[in-house]
Amino acid sequence: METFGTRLSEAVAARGPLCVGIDPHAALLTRWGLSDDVTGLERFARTVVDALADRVAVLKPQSAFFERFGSRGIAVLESIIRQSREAGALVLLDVKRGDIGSTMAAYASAYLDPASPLRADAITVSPYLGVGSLRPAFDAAAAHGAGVFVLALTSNPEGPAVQHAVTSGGRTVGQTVIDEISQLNAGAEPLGSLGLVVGATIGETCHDLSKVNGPLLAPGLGAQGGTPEKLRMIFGEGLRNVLPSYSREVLGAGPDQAGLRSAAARAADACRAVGL
Ligand SMILES: O=C(O)c1cc(=O)[nH]c(=O)n1[C@@H]1O[C@H](COP(=O)(O)O)[C@@H](O)[C@H]1O
Repeated sequence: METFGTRLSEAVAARGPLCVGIDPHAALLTRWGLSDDVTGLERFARTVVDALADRVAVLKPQSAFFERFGSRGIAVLESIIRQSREAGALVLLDVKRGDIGSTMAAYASAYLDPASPLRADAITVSPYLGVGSLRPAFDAAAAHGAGVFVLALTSNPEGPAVQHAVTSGGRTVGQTVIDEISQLNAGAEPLGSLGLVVGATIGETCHDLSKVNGPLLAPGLGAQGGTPEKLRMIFGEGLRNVLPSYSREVLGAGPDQAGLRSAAARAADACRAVGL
């Protein structure tokens, strides 16, 4: 079985590194002329998948916007995950889960086990119960050829108060997360299956991302003010493994499928221009 790191490397080689988020905000549904209900949600999500799943490496549905509509929203999420994967995109389900180990094991089987209806290629997780509490997700990912992206330095302004705090070992919380994931990815070829999330808005920090040997998801581009030009300063040598991630910047170009495709192509071009 191919690892997620291998599958991602192949997808990036074939399609480029762009990740597009599927975030059906109420405001976007309205802007697209859709109703703010499960019918609008489904139309929105299917339009994005129809437009982009055959061309971008990664689609990242944000679970919250589907959960908003209860079981029918989740059914739409299940269906668009399947459709995206069938069209060749890898699906990174943005759920930011994090819990004690035994509960984490249940989340891991919900999202990463091929037998689950919500099975994705990878998920986002939160390490604030301790990176070790995520072990069941790492084990499930290894068993099923899936990936796990751990929040390290997030794009929101509240993040640094926690992530830049210095631990008793003298490193920041963020660097501790980075180092623990780097250790777990050590030696993996062509790329480890454990990723980190590092916001494109964080500016210059003293964090070292050069040894991660795994994918680095960079959300915060576009709507939150992050620009491709800043990525080299943030990621340094890690730039080669960055997946630039856009949601509203691309989604705002819908509902026209050609508009969505051109917006994604423009985002990809802007990232290519800075060496991605
Ligand atoms: O894990 C994420 O994707 C994520 C991490 C982070 O630090 N910041 C961040 O914005 N995100 C997600 O990325 C998406 C950003 O959307 P836009 O600001 O519209 O591009 C949302 O779904 C966020 O939940």
